[in-house]
Amino acid sequence: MTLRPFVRMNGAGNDFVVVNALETPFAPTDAEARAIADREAGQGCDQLIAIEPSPTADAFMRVWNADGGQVETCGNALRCVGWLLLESTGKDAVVIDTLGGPTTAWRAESPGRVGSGPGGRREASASEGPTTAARVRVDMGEPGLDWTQVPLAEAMDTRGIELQVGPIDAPLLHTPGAVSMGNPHVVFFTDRQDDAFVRGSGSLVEHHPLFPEGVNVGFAHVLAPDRIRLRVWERGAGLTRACGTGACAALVAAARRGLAVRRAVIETDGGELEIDWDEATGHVFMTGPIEIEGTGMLTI
Ligand SMILES: N[C@@H](CCC[C@H](N)C(=O)O)C(=O)O
Repeated sequence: MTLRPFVRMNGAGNDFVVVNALETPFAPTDAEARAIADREAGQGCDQLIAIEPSPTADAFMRVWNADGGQVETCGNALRCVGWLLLESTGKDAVVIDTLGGPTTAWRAESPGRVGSGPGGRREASASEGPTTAARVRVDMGEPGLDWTQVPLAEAMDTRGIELQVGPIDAPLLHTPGAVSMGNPHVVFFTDRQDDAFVRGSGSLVEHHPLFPEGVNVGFAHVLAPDRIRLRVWERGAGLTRACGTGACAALVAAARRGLAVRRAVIETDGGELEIDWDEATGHVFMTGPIEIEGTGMLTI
């Protein structure tokens, strides 16, 4: 049994246990990752994150979903890890590699730190409230728009895929958008966003055979061309308060259908994310809040 220190953080309410593995390797089994993420018996989080050394970047970010499965990336965690690396290196920009590809993070304008007096920081235990709040911008790279990139099980136009859901003898045809942001997303455009609908439909679509690697399921209500209300049923984590890659995917899917402009605010349950799909580079940029909630010790 070993003890590992961790930092508890969240990005727009999507919460993480973050372990520094830059010097000491951290390799939990799926069962151990699931136990850490368990909100009853463990520390509780949507995703478990390890910051590892990288030969090509400032660090490598490894992500486990709450179900213990390792996945490619996590947008909200990239802002959190970006903030930790920006603070620890003193750099203006840091490169974070992931299984979904490399990303770059910068400080964005900050509303100031909370709970720490003017401009200061202090150490906190895991039981204390938020100690540090900041805003971080991340270059999430180019979205994957080809069906092979999402990936889908068969060739389809990802602007509106053909997805049959429901009873085998009377399935309903839906045409959500599909996008890869390093991880797979499907985005339904709907004003139905109540918990029962999102949980019921999300859990059904997450494991649909059209998505051989599973899928994160977004429900986007376009309020205006530059404002989208979004709830996401995350693959391997269920309904979370925000999904950063989901916000990027929603903006891309909406813009491709002419429902939104290329720069929009995405309203999530846990806060607002600004998403900008840059015309010149084709890259998607995400700006949003992070919070350090405290620190603690893991027993694994
Ligand atoms: N919360 C994340 C996404 C985490 C991974 C996702 N559930 C997946 O399985 O791909 C985000 O902020 O992007």
